[in-house]
Amino acid sequence: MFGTVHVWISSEQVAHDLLAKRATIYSDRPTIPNLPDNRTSGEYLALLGRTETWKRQRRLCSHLMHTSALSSLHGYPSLERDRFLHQMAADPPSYLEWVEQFTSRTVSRLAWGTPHPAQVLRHTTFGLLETISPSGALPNILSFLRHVPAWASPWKKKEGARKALEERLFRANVGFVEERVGRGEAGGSFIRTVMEEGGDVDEARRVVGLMAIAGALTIGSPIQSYLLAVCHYPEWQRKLQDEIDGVLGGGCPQWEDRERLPTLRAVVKEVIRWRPPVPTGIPHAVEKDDVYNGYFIPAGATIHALEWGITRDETMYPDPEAFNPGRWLDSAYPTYREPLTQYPNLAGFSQFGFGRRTCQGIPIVEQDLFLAMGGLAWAFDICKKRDPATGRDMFVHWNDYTPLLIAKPTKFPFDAHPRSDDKMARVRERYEVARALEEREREEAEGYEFADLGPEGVVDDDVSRQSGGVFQVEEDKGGVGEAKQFDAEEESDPDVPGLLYRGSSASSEGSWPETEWEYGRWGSGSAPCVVSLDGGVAGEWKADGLGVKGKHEPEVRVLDIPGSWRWD
Ligand code: HEM
Repeated sequence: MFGTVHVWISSEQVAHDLLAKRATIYSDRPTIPNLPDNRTSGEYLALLGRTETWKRQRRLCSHLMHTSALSSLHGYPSLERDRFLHQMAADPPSYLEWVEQFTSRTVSRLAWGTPHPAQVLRHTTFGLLETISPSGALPNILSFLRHVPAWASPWKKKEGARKALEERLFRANVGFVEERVGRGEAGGSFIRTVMEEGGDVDEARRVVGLMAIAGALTIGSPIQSYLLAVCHYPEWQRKLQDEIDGVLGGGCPQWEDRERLPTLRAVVKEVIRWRPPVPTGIPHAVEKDDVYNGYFIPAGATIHALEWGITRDETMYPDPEAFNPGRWLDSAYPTYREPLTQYPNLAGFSQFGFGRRTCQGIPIVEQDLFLAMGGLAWAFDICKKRDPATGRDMFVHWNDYTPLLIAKPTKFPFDAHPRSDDKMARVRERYEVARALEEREREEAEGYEFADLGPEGVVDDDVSRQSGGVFQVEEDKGGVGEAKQFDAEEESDPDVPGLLYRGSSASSEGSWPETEWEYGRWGSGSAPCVVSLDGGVAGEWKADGLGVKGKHEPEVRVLDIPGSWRWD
Protein backbone atom coordinates (compact mmCIF):
# COMPACT_ATOMS: atom_id res chain seq x y z
CA MET A 1 0.00 0.00 0.00
CA PHE A 2 1.75 3.22 -1.20
CA GLY A 3 5.12 1.51 -0.92
CA THR A 4 4.63 -0.18 2.46
CA VAL A 5 4.06 -3.90 2.93
CA HIS A 6 1.23 -4.72 5.33
CA VAL A 7 0.78 -8.21 6.75
CA TRP A 8 -2.59 -9.04 8.30
CA ILE A 9 -2.78 -11.91 10.78
CA SER A 10 -6.16 -13.33 11.68
CA SER A 11 -5.02 -16.43 13.53
CA GLU A 12 -3.94 -16.36 17.16
CA GLN A 13 -1.45 -19.15 16.48
CA VAL A 14 0.28 -17.22 13.69
CA ALA A 15 0.28 -14.02 15.74
CA HIS A 16 1.89 -15.94 18.58
CA ASP A 17 4.44 -17.64 16.30
CA LEU A 18 5.58 -14.34 14.82
CA LEU A 19 5.02 -11.65 17.42
CA ALA A 20 5.83 -13.67 20.55
CA LYS A 21 8.17 -16.48 19.49
CA ARG A 22 10.14 -14.25 17.10
CA ALA A 23 9.80 -11.20 19.32
CA THR A 24 13.47 -10.24 18.85
CA ILE A 25 12.62 -8.99 15.36
CA TYR A 26 8.85 -8.36 15.56
CA SER A 27 8.67 -5.84 18.44
CA ASP A 28 9.22 -2.56 16.62
CA ARG A 29 6.45 -0.09 15.74
CA PRO A 30 5.88 1.48 12.31
CA THR A 31 6.08 5.21 11.72
CA ILE A 32 2.68 6.90 11.84
CA PRO A 33 2.65 9.37 8.94
CA ASN A 34 0.54 11.88 10.84
CA LEU A 35 2.82 11.66 13.93
CA PRO A 36 6.15 11.06 12.23
CA ASP A 37 8.37 11.13 15.33
CA ASN A 38 6.27 8.53 17.14
CA ARG A 39 9.10 5.95 17.14
CA THR A 40 11.69 8.21 18.72
CA SER A 41 10.14 11.09 20.65
CA GLY A 42 9.58 9.27 23.95
CA GLU A 43 6.17 10.91 24.34
CA TYR A 44 3.98 7.84 23.90
CA LEU A 45 5.39 4.57 25.11
CA ALA A 46 2.84 2.47 23.21
CA LEU A 47 3.96 4.05 19.91
CA LEU A 48 7.73 4.06 20.48
CA GLY A 49 10.04 1.99 18.31
CA ARG A 50 12.03 -0.81 19.95
CA THR A 51 14.50 1.66 21.44
CA GLU A 52 16.28 1.98 24.77
CA THR A 53 13.74 4.65 25.74
CA TRP A 54 10.90 2.20 25.09
CA LYS A 55 12.58 -0.49 27.22
CA ARG A 56 13.12 1.94 30.11
CA GLN A 57 9.60 3.35 29.87
CA ARG A 58 8.01 -0.09 29.64
CA ARG A 59 9.87 -1.20 32.77
CA LEU A 60 8.63 1.87 34.64
CA CYS A 61 5.06 1.36 33.41
CA SER A 62 5.12 -2.28 34.46
CA HIS A 63 6.53 -1.38 37.89
CA LEU A 64 3.89 1.30 38.51
CA MET A 65 1.08 -0.97 37.39
CA HIS A 66 2.32 -3.76 39.63
CA THR A 67 2.73 -1.51 42.68
CA SER A 68 -0.71 -0.05 42.19
CA ALA A 69 -2.35 -3.45 41.62
CA LEU A 70 -0.87 -4.66 44.92
CA SER A 71 -2.88 -2.02 46.74
CA SER A 72 -6.04 -2.92 44.74
CA LEU A 73 -5.67 0.30 42.74
CA HIS A 74 -6.25 2.26 45.97
CA GLY A 75 -9.98 1.45 45.80
CA TYR A 76 -10.43 4.12 43.08
CA PRO A 77 -12.39 1.96 40.61
CA SER A 78 -14.90 1.06 43.29
CA LEU A 79 -15.32 4.69 44.40
CA GLU A 80 -15.93 5.84 40.83
CA ARG A 81 -18.19 2.87 40.10
CA ASP A 82 -20.51 4.00 42.88
CA ARG A 83 -20.68 7.45 41.34
CA PHE A 84 -21.25 5.89 37.91
CA LEU A 85 -24.22 3.82 39.11
CA HIS A 86 -25.78 6.92 40.58
CA GLN A 87 -25.40 8.84 37.33
CA MET A 88 -26.85 5.92 35.40
CA ALA A 89 -29.84 5.78 37.74
CA ALA A 90 -30.46 9.52 37.34
CA ASP A 91 -30.16 9.74 33.58
CA PRO A 92 -29.64 6.52 31.58
CA PRO A 93 -29.87 8.12 28.10
CA SER A 94 -26.67 10.05 28.87
CA TYR A 95 -24.80 6.79 29.37
CA LEU A 96 -22.00 7.73 26.95
CA GLU A 97 -21.08 10.62 29.20
CA TRP A 98 -21.27 8.58 32.41
CA VAL A 99 -19.20 5.75 31.02
CA GLU A 100 -16.45 8.10 29.89
CA GLN A 101 -16.51 10.00 33.15
CA PHE A 102 -16.14 6.72 35.01
CA THR A 103 -13.13 5.52 33.01
CA SER A 104 -11.34 8.87 32.74
CA ARG A 105 -11.88 9.83 36.38
CA THR A 106 -10.68 6.44 37.57
CA VAL A 107 -7.53 6.59 35.52
CA SER A 108 -6.89 10.24 36.50
CA ARG A 109 -7.01 9.21 40.12
CA LEU A 110 -4.65 6.33 39.46
CA ALA A 111 -2.25 8.52 37.54
CA TRP A 112 -2.29 11.71 39.65
CA GLY A 113 -4.46 10.95 42.69
CA THR A 114 -7.21 13.35 41.58
CA PRO A 115 -10.17 13.16 39.20
CA HIS A 116 -9.77 16.81 38.34
CA PRO A 117 -7.89 16.42 35.01
CA ALA A 118 -10.38 13.89 33.63
CA GLN A 119 -12.38 16.14 31.32
CA VAL A 120 -9.39 17.68 29.60
CA LEU A 121 -7.73 14.29 29.42
CA ARG A 122 -10.73 13.00 27.48
CA HIS A 123 -10.44 15.89 25.09
CA THR A 124 -6.71 15.53 24.41
CA THR A 125 -6.92 11.75 24.24
CA PHE A 126 -9.68 11.76 21.71
CA GLY A 127 -7.59 14.14 19.61
CA LEU A 128 -4.61 11.79 19.79
CA LEU A 129 -6.80 8.90 18.74
CA GLU A 130 -7.78 10.86 15.65
CA THR A 131 -4.17 11.79 14.97
CA ILE A 132 -3.00 8.18 14.92
CA SER A 133 -6.02 6.34 13.51
CA PRO A 134 -6.03 5.40 9.82
CA SER A 135 -9.56 6.77 9.56
CA GLY A 136 -8.83 9.80 11.76
CA ALA A 137 -6.39 11.77 9.59
CA LEU A 138 -5.83 11.62 5.85
CA PRO A 139 -1.98 11.51 5.96
CA ASN A 140 -2.26 8.11 7.65
CA ILE A 141 -3.66 6.78 4.41
CA LEU A 142 -2.07 9.15 1.87
CA SER A 143 1.31 9.24 3.57
CA PHE A 144 2.84 11.78 1.16
CA LEU A 145 0.56 14.38 2.78
CA ARG A 146 2.86 14.38 5.77
CA HIS A 147 5.26 16.49 3.73
CA VAL A 148 2.76 19.37 3.56
CA PRO A 149 4.37 22.19 5.58
CA ALA A 150 2.93 22.97 9.00
CA TRP A 151 1.42 26.31 7.98
CA ALA A 152 -0.61 24.63 5.22
CA SER A 153 -1.46 21.37 6.94
CA PRO A 154 -4.72 21.31 8.93
CA TRP A 155 -3.60 18.00 10.49
CA LYS A 156 -0.32 19.43 11.75
CA LYS A 157 -2.01 22.54 13.12
CA LYS A 158 -4.59 20.49 14.91
CA GLU A 159 -2.06 18.07 16.36
CA GLY A 160 0.23 20.93 17.40
CA ALA A 161 -2.55 22.59 19.37
CA ARG A 162 -3.64 19.33 20.94
CA LYS A 163 -0.12 18.40 21.96
CA ALA A 164 0.52 21.81 23.50
CA LEU A 165 -2.59 21.50 25.63
CA GLU A 166 -1.71 17.94 26.65
CA GLU A 167 1.79 19.02 27.63
CA ARG A 168 0.41 21.76 29.86
CA LEU A 169 -2.09 19.38 31.37
CA PHE A 170 0.50 16.74 32.24
CA ARG A 171 2.90 19.28 33.71
CA ALA A 172 0.15 20.83 35.79
CA ASN A 173 -0.95 17.43 37.08
CA VAL A 174 2.54 16.52 38.18
CA GLY A 175 2.89 19.93 39.83
CA PHE A 176 -0.33 19.32 41.70
CA VAL A 177 0.94 15.99 43.05
CA GLU A 178 4.26 17.61 44.01
CA GLU A 179 2.47 20.28 45.97
CA ARG A 180 0.25 17.77 47.74
CA VAL A 181 3.16 15.48 48.54
CA GLY A 182 4.88 18.53 50.05
CA ARG A 183 1.86 19.11 52.28
CA GLY A 184 1.61 15.39 53.12
CA GLU A 185 -1.82 15.22 51.52
CA ALA A 186 -1.25 13.29 48.28
CA GLY A 187 -3.45 10.25 47.72
CA GLY A 188 -1.91 7.15 46.15
CA SER A 189 -0.98 7.56 42.49
CA PHE A 190 1.56 6.47 39.91
CA ILE A 191 3.28 9.83 40.09
CA ARG A 192 3.41 9.82 43.87
CA THR A 193 5.09 6.39 43.74
CA VAL A 194 7.76 7.76 41.40
CA MET A 195 8.35 10.76 43.66
CA GLU A 196 8.60 8.63 46.77
CA GLU A 197 11.07 6.29 45.08
CA GLY A 198 13.20 9.17 43.84
CA GLY A 199 12.58 8.24 40.18
CA ASP A 200 12.93 10.42 37.10
CA VAL A 201 9.80 12.57 37.37
CA ASP A 202 10.33 14.10 33.95
CA GLU A 203 10.18 10.75 32.21
CA ALA A 204 7.44 9.52 34.53
CA ARG A 205 5.31 12.49 33.49
CA ARG A 206 5.18 11.06 29.96
CA VAL A 207 4.85 7.42 30.94
CA VAL A 208 2.05 8.14 33.39
CA GLY A 209 0.44 10.46 30.86
CA LEU A 210 0.41 7.63 28.33
CA MET A 211 -1.07 5.26 30.92
CA ALA A 212 -3.83 7.77 31.56
CA ILE A 213 -4.42 8.16 27.83
CA ALA A 214 -4.58 4.39 27.39
CA GLY A 215 -7.14 4.05 30.17
CA ALA A 216 -9.31 7.07 29.41
CA LEU A 217 -10.98 5.92 26.24
CA THR A 218 -10.38 2.18 25.83
CA ILE A 219 -12.26 0.79 28.80
CA GLY A 220 -15.45 2.61 27.88
CA SER A 221 -15.79 0.47 24.78
CA PRO A 222 -16.52 -2.83 26.55
CA ILE A 223 -18.81 -1.13 29.08
CA GLN A 224 -20.91 0.17 26.22
CA SER A 225 -20.70 -3.20 24.48
CA TYR A 226 -22.04 -4.81 27.65
CA LEU A 227 -25.15 -2.63 27.45
CA LEU A 228 -25.52 -3.65 23.82
CA ALA A 229 -24.98 -7.34 24.58
CA VAL A 230 -27.63 -7.57 27.30
CA CYS A 231 -30.18 -5.81 25.06
CA HIS A 232 -29.71 -8.68 22.59
CA TYR A 233 -29.06 -11.47 25.10
CA PRO A 234 -31.28 -10.81 28.14
CA GLU A 235 -30.83 -14.42 29.29
CA TRP A 236 -27.18 -13.69 30.13
CA GLN A 237 -28.17 -10.66 32.17
CA ARG A 238 -30.50 -12.93 34.15
CA LYS A 239 -27.82 -15.57 34.68
CA LEU A 240 -25.42 -12.90 35.83
CA GLN A 241 -27.99 -11.44 38.23
CA ASP A 242 -28.76 -14.93 39.56
CA GLU A 243 -25.08 -15.47 40.32
CA ILE A 244 -24.66 -12.08 41.98
CA ASP A 245 -27.84 -12.39 44.05
CA GLY A 246 -27.14 -16.02 44.98
CA VAL A 247 -23.53 -15.49 46.03
CA LEU A 248 -23.74 -12.05 47.58
CA GLY A 249 -27.24 -12.22 49.06
CA GLY A 250 -28.26 -8.77 47.80
CA GLY A 251 -24.83 -7.11 47.96
CA CYS A 252 -23.25 -5.23 45.08
CA PRO A 253 -20.12 -6.93 43.64
CA GLN A 254 -16.83 -5.72 45.08
CA TRP A 255 -13.38 -6.59 43.78
CA GLU A 256 -12.83 -8.86 46.81
CA ASP A 257 -15.71 -11.06 45.58
CA ARG A 258 -14.08 -11.93 42.28
CA GLU A 259 -13.17 -15.54 43.07
CA ARG A 260 -16.82 -16.29 43.80
CA LEU A 261 -18.23 -14.70 40.65
CA PRO A 262 -17.01 -16.67 37.60
CA THR A 263 -20.06 -15.77 35.50
CA LEU A 264 -19.30 -12.09 35.95
CA ARG A 265 -15.69 -12.66 34.90
CA ALA A 266 -16.92 -14.70 31.92
CA VAL A 267 -19.26 -11.88 30.87
CA VAL A 268 -16.38 -9.40 31.05
CA LYS A 269 -14.17 -11.61 28.89
CA GLU A 270 -16.91 -12.50 26.43
CA VAL A 271 -17.87 -8.86 25.89
CA ILE A 272 -14.27 -8.16 24.86
CA ARG A 273 -14.21 -11.20 22.57
CA TRP A 274 -17.60 -10.46 21.03
CA ARG A 275 -16.79 -6.82 20.27
CA PRO A 276 -12.99 -6.28 20.39
CA PRO A 277 -12.24 -2.75 21.65
CA VAL A 278 -9.16 -2.48 19.38
CA PRO A 279 -10.41 -4.55 16.43
CA THR A 280 -7.44 -3.97 14.13
CA GLY A 281 -4.83 -4.16 16.92
CA ILE A 282 -1.86 -1.83 17.30
CA PRO A 283 0.62 -2.64 14.52
CA HIS A 284 4.12 -4.01 15.05
CA ALA A 285 6.99 -3.63 12.58
CA VAL A 286 9.49 -6.30 11.63
CA GLU A 287 13.16 -5.33 11.68
CA LYS A 288 14.71 -8.07 9.52
CA ASP A 289 13.66 -10.09 6.47
CA ASP A 290 11.82 -13.23 7.54
CA VAL A 291 10.12 -16.28 6.07
CA TYR A 292 7.05 -17.89 7.66
CA ASN A 293 5.18 -20.89 6.21
CA GLY A 294 6.65 -20.13 2.81
CA TYR A 295 5.75 -16.43 2.90
CA PHE A 296 8.52 -13.88 2.57
CA ILE A 297 8.09 -10.96 4.98
CA PRO A 298 10.46 -8.09 4.19
CA ALA A 299 12.19 -5.98 6.85
CA GLY A 300 10.15 -2.87 7.59
CA ALA A 301 6.79 -4.53 6.90
CA THR A 302 3.90 -3.46 9.11
CA ILE A 303 2.39 -6.42 10.95
CA HIS A 304 -1.22 -6.22 12.08
CA ALA A 305 -2.63 -8.73 14.54
CA LEU A 306 -6.23 -8.40 13.40
CA GLU A 307 -7.97 -8.77 16.75
CA TRP A 308 -11.39 -8.94 15.13
CA GLY A 309 -10.40 -11.87 12.91
CA ILE A 310 -8.77 -13.68 15.81
CA THR A 311 -12.02 -13.62 17.79
CA ARG A 312 -13.98 -15.08 14.83
CA ASP A 313 -11.87 -18.27 14.67
CA GLU A 314 -14.46 -21.06 14.77
CA THR A 315 -12.11 -23.73 16.02
CA MET A 316 -11.39 -21.70 19.12
CA TYR A 317 -14.76 -19.95 19.41
CA PRO A 318 -17.59 -22.09 18.01
CA ASP A 319 -20.49 -19.97 16.75
CA PRO A 320 -18.31 -16.87 17.07
CA GLU A 321 -21.02 -14.31 16.33
CA ALA A 322 -23.00 -15.40 19.39
CA PHE A 323 -22.45 -13.63 22.69
CA ASN A 324 -21.94 -16.68 24.86
CA PRO A 325 -20.08 -16.29 28.18
CA GLY A 326 -20.75 -20.01 28.63
CA ARG A 327 -17.74 -20.72 26.42
CA TRP A 328 -15.54 -19.73 29.36
CA LEU A 329 -17.58 -21.68 31.96
CA ASP A 330 -18.47 -24.99 30.35
CA SER A 331 -15.89 -27.73 29.83
CA ALA A 332 -17.47 -28.61 26.46
CA TYR A 333 -15.81 -25.50 24.92
CA PRO A 334 -12.15 -25.29 23.86
CA THR A 335 -11.70 -22.03 25.81
CA TYR A 336 -12.74 -23.55 29.17
CA ARG A 337 -10.12 -23.55 31.89
CA GLU A 338 -10.10 -24.52 35.57
CA PRO A 339 -10.21 -23.61 38.41
CA LEU A 340 -13.21 -21.33 38.04
CA THR A 341 -12.13 -19.38 41.11
CA GLN A 342 -9.32 -18.07 38.94
CA TYR A 343 -10.46 -18.49 35.31
CA PRO A 344 -11.69 -16.90 33.17
CA ASN A 345 -9.52 -13.83 33.53
CA LEU A 346 -7.94 -11.38 31.11
CA ALA A 347 -4.27 -12.25 31.61
CA GLY A 348 -2.72 -13.38 28.33
CA PHE A 349 -5.93 -12.78 26.35
CA SER A 350 -5.23 -12.23 22.65
CA GLN A 351 -7.17 -8.96 22.71
CA PHE A 352 -4.35 -7.30 24.63
CA GLY A 353 -1.70 -8.02 22.02
CA PHE A 354 1.32 -10.23 21.67
CA GLY A 355 4.93 -10.72 22.67
CA ARG A 356 6.94 -7.89 24.17
CA ARG A 357 4.40 -5.24 23.29
CA THR A 358 1.45 -6.70 25.20
CA CYS A 359 -0.85 -4.29 26.99
CA GLN A 360 0.31 -3.14 30.40
CA GLY A 361 -3.05 -2.03 31.69
CA ILE A 362 -4.83 -5.35 32.26
CA PRO A 363 -5.15 -4.97 36.08
CA ILE A 364 -7.03 -1.69 35.53
CA VAL A 365 -9.19 -3.09 32.75
CA GLU A 366 -10.05 -6.17 34.75
CA GLN A 367 -11.07 -4.32 37.89
CA ASP A 368 -12.93 -1.50 36.11
CA LEU A 369 -14.95 -3.92 34.00
CA PHE A 370 -15.69 -6.35 36.80
CA LEU A 371 -17.05 -3.54 38.95
CA ALA A 372 -18.89 -1.66 36.21
CA MET A 373 -20.63 -4.65 34.63
CA GLY A 374 -21.23 -6.27 38.03
CA GLY A 375 -22.69 -3.02 39.36
CA LEU A 376 -24.92 -2.53 36.31
CA ALA A 377 -26.27 -6.09 36.55
CA TRP A 378 -26.80 -5.74 40.29
CA ALA A 379 -28.66 -2.42 40.04
CA PHE A 380 -30.57 -2.48 36.73
CA ASP A 381 -32.54 -4.56 34.33
CA ILE A 382 -31.23 -3.25 31.04
CA CYS A 383 -33.51 -3.89 28.08
CA LYS A 384 -34.55 -2.57 24.71
CA LYS A 385 -36.66 0.56 24.92
CA ARG A 386 -40.35 0.28 24.20
CA ASP A 387 -41.67 2.71 21.64
CA PRO A 388 -44.66 4.37 23.37
CA ALA A 389 -46.39 4.94 20.03
CA THR A 390 -46.24 1.37 18.69
CA GLY A 391 -45.69 -0.62 21.89
CA ARG A 392 -42.86 -2.43 20.12
CA ASP A 393 -39.19 -2.68 21.06
CA MET A 394 -37.14 0.06 19.46
CA PHE A 395 -34.37 -0.89 17.06
CA VAL A 396 -31.00 -1.62 18.63
CA HIS A 397 -28.15 -2.10 16.19
CA TRP A 398 -26.13 -5.26 16.24
CA ASN A 399 -22.67 -4.09 15.28
CA ASP A 400 -22.55 -0.43 14.32
CA TYR A 401 -19.22 0.75 15.73
CA THR A 402 -17.20 3.96 15.47
CA PRO A 403 -14.34 3.87 12.94
CA LEU A 404 -11.28 4.95 14.96
CA LEU A 405 -8.59 2.65 16.35
CA ILE A 406 -10.63 2.14 19.51
CA ALA A 407 -14.10 1.14 18.37
CA LYS A 408 -17.25 1.83 20.35
CA PRO A 409 -20.89 1.07 19.61
CA THR A 410 -22.73 4.04 18.19
CA LYS A 411 -25.47 5.33 20.44
CA PHE A 412 -28.55 3.16 20.84
CA PRO A 413 -31.71 3.45 22.94
CA PHE A 414 -32.30 1.24 25.98
CA ASP A 415 -34.10 1.30 29.31
CA ALA A 416 -32.38 0.81 32.65
CA HIS A 417 -35.07 -0.25 35.14
CA PRO A 418 -33.91 -0.14 38.77
CA ARG A 419 -34.19 -3.67 40.16
CA SER A 420 -35.54 -2.55 43.55
CA ASP A 421 -36.07 0.52 45.73
CA ASP A 422 -33.73 -0.96 48.26
CA LYS A 423 -30.93 -1.17 45.70
CA MET A 424 -31.54 2.41 44.59
CA ALA A 425 -31.41 3.56 48.21
CA ARG A 426 -28.04 1.84 48.50
CA VAL A 427 -26.84 3.44 45.26
CA ARG A 428 -27.72 6.84 46.74
CA GLU A 429 -26.04 6.03 50.05
CA ARG A 430 -22.81 4.97 48.40
CA TYR A 431 -22.91 7.93 46.08
CA GLU A 432 -23.10 10.24 49.07
CA VAL A 433 -19.75 8.89 50.25
CA ALA A 434 -18.24 9.48 46.81
CA ARG A 435 -19.79 12.94 46.66
CA ALA A 436 -18.50 14.03 50.05
CA LEU A 437 -15.01 13.16 48.90
CA GLU A 438 -15.56 14.96 45.62
CA GLU A 439 -16.55 18.11 47.48
CA ARG A 440 -13.37 18.02 49.51
CA GLU A 441 -11.34 17.42 46.38
CA ARG A 442 -12.99 20.28 44.58
CA GLU A 443 -12.04 22.60 47.43
CA GLU A 444 -8.48 21.32 47.46
CA ALA A 445 -8.11 21.87 43.73
CA GLU A 446 -9.73 25.28 43.80
CA GLY A 447 -6.61 27.26 44.48
CA TYR A 448 -4.60 25.30 41.98
CA GLU A 449 -4.10 26.30 38.38
CA PHE A 450 -4.42 23.24 36.23
CA ALA A 451 -2.39 24.60 33.36
CA ASP A 452 -4.78 27.55 33.07
CA LEU A 453 -7.46 25.13 32.09
CA GLY A 454 -10.05 26.87 34.18
CA PRO A 455 -11.35 26.03 37.63
CA GLU A 456 -13.31 23.04 36.37
CA GLY A 457 -10.52 21.77 34.19
CA VAL A 458 -12.34 23.01 31.11
CA VAL A 459 -10.27 23.70 28.03
CA ASP A 460 -9.47 27.35 28.16
CA ASP A 461 -7.73 28.06 24.94
CA ASP A 462 -6.57 26.35 21.84
CA VAL A 463 -4.32 27.83 19.20
CA SER A 464 -6.58 26.56 16.47
CA ARG A 465 -9.16 29.14 17.47
CA GLN A 466 -8.70 32.65 16.31
CA SER A 467 -11.00 34.85 18.25
CA GLY A 468 -13.48 34.46 21.00
CA GLY A 469 -16.34 35.85 22.96
CA VAL A 470 -18.43 35.13 25.98
CA PHE A 471 -22.16 34.91 26.15
CA GLN A 472 -24.89 33.53 28.24
CA VAL A 473 -26.99 30.51 27.42
CA GLU A 474 -29.93 28.87 28.97
CA GLU A 475 -30.43 25.19 28.64
CA ASP A 476 -33.67 23.50 28.03
CA LYS A 477 -34.00 20.79 30.62
CA GLY A 478 -37.53 20.81 31.85
CA GLY A 479 -37.28 24.43 32.89
CA VAL A 480 -35.08 23.78 35.90
CA GLY A 481 -31.73 24.69 34.42
CA GLU A 482 -29.70 27.56 35.62
CA ALA A 483 -28.08 29.65 32.94
CA LYS A 484 -24.35 29.72 33.25
CA GLN A 485 -21.49 31.47 31.62
CA PHE A 486 -20.59 29.96 28.30
CA ASP A 487 -17.53 30.63 26.23
CA ALA A 488 -17.85 30.66 22.48
CA GLU A 489 -15.11 30.77 19.97
CA GLU A 490 -15.32 31.77 16.39
CA GLU A 491 -13.21 29.94 13.90
CA SER A 492 -12.50 31.95 10.83
CA ASP A 493 -10.94 28.97 9.09
CA PRO A 494 -13.66 26.39 8.61
CA ASP A 495 -11.06 23.68 7.98
CA VAL A 496 -9.46 24.10 11.35
CA PRO A 497 -11.27 21.97 13.83
CA GLY A 498 -11.81 22.99 17.38
CA LEU A 499 -14.45 23.47 19.95
CA LEU A 500 -17.10 25.92 19.10
CA TYR A 501 -18.57 26.17 22.58
CA ARG A 502 -17.62 25.15 25.99
CA GLY A 503 -19.03 25.94 29.36
CA SER A 504 -20.73 24.47 32.33
CA SER A 505 -24.22 24.29 33.64
CA ALA A 506 -25.98 23.31 36.80
CA SER A 507 -29.48 22.73 37.91
CA SER A 508 -30.88 25.42 40.16
CA GLU A 509 -33.01 22.77 41.88
CA GLY A 510 -30.32 20.20 42.42
CA SER A 511 -31.80 17.68 39.98
CA TRP A 512 -28.53 17.23 38.13
CA PRO A 513 -24.96 17.97 39.06
CA GLU A 514 -22.79 20.64 37.61
CA THR A 515 -21.62 19.46 34.24
CA GLU A 516 -19.34 20.69 31.55
CA TRP A 517 -20.28 21.08 27.94
CA GLU A 518 -18.35 21.08 24.78
CA TYR A 519 -19.76 21.38 21.33
CA GLY A 520 -17.82 20.97 18.19
CA ARG A 521 -18.68 21.64 14.63
CA TRP A 522 -17.36 18.85 12.59
CA GLY A 523 -15.89 15.43 13.05
CA SER A 524 -17.16 11.94 13.47
CA GLY A 525 -19.40 12.22 16.50
CA SER A 526 -22.99 11.22 16.35
CA ALA A 527 -24.76 13.44 18.85
CA PRO A 528 -26.79 16.07 17.06
CA CYS A 529 -26.68 19.49 18.58
CA VAL A 530 -29.14 22.22 17.84
CA VAL A 531 -28.40 25.83 18.52
CA SER A 532 -31.02 28.50 18.28
CA LEU A 533 -30.47 32.20 18.01
CA ASP A 534 -33.19 34.61 19.06
CA GLY A 535 -35.61 31.76 19.35
CA GLY A 536 -35.11 30.53 15.80
CA VAL A 537 -32.93 27.60 14.92
CA ALA A 538 -29.77 29.03 13.42
CA GLY A 539 -27.73 25.99 12.86
CA GLU A 540 -27.68 22.30 13.33
CA TRP A 541 -24.69 20.05 13.20
CA LYS A 542 -23.20 16.99 14.68
CA ALA A 543 -21.17 17.48 17.79
CA ASP A 544 -17.56 16.71 17.04
CA GLY A 545 -15.98 13.41 17.92
CA LEU A 546 -16.09 14.35 21.58
CA GLY A 547 -19.83 14.04 21.46
CA VAL A 548 -21.81 16.32 23.66
CA LYS A 549 -19.70 16.49 26.75
CA GLY A 550 -22.41 17.66 29.08
CA LYS A 551 -25.06 15.60 30.67
CA HIS A 552 -27.76 16.67 28.28
CA GLU A 553 -28.38 16.61 24.59
CA PRO A 554 -30.19 19.81 24.84
CA GLU A 555 -31.44 22.62 22.88
CA VAL A 556 -29.28 25.59 23.70
CA ARG A 557 -30.73 29.04 23.46
CA VAL A 558 -28.23 31.81 23.08
CA LEU A 559 -29.42 34.83 25.01
CA ASP A 560 -26.81 37.41 24.40
CA ILE A 561 -24.32 37.54 21.59
CA PRO A 562 -21.27 39.76 21.78
CA GLY A 563 -20.45 41.88 18.80
CA SER A 564 -17.25 39.98 18.09
CA TRP A 565 -19.10 36.75 17.55
CA ARG A 566 -20.35 35.84 14.13
CA TRP A 567 -22.45 32.92 13.02
CA ASP A 568 -20.93 31.12 10.13
C1 HEM B 1 -10.17 -2.48 27.25
C2 HEM B 1 -9.04 -1.86 27.45
C3 HEM B 1 -7.75 -2.08 26.72
C4 HEM B 1 -7.50 -2.83 25.60
C5 HEM B 1 -8.48 -3.69 24.79
C6 HEM B 1 -6.10 -2.69 25.32
C7 HEM B 1 -5.45 -3.30 24.25
C8 HEM B 1 -4.15 -3.09 23.91
C9 HEM B 1 -3.50 -3.60 22.72
C10 HEM B 1 -4.16 -4.46 21.65
C11 HEM B 1 -2.21 -3.18 22.74
C12 HEM B 1 -1.15 -3.46 21.68
C13 HEM B 1 -0.41 -4.71 21.99
C14 HEM B 1 0.58 -5.10 20.91
O1 HEM B 1 1.14 -4.23 20.26
O2 HEM B 1 0.79 -6.30 20.69
C15 HEM B 1 -2.03 -2.39 23.95
C16 HEM B 1 -0.85 -1.79 24.32
C17 HEM B 1 -0.68 -1.08 25.48
N1 HEM B 1 -1.61 -0.84 26.46
FE1 HEM B 1 -3.55 -1.43 26.42
N2 HEM B 1 -5.53 -1.89 26.26
C18 HEM B 1 -6.49 -1.49 27.13
C19 HEM B 1 -6.33 -0.67 28.23
C20 HEM B 1 -5.13 -0.21 28.71
C21 HEM B 1 -4.95 0.52 29.94
C22 HEM B 1 -6.03 0.85 30.96
C23 HEM B 1 -3.63 0.83 30.05
C24 HEM B 1 -3.02 1.59 31.20
C25 HEM B 1 -1.87 1.40 31.69
C26 HEM B 1 -2.97 0.28 28.87
C27 HEM B 1 -1.63 0.39 28.60
C28 HEM B 1 -1.02 -0.08 27.45
C29 HEM B 1 0.37 0.15 27.11
C30 HEM B 1 1.38 0.94 27.94
C31 HEM B 1 0.59 -0.46 25.88
C32 HEM B 1 1.86 -0.44 25.04
C33 HEM B 1 2.82 -1.52 25.34
C34 HEM B 1 4.04 -1.40 24.46
O3 HEM B 1 3.96 -0.88 23.35
O4 HEM B 1 5.11 -1.82 24.93
N3 HEM B 1 -3.92 -0.33 28.09
N4 HEM B 1 -3.21 -2.37 24.64
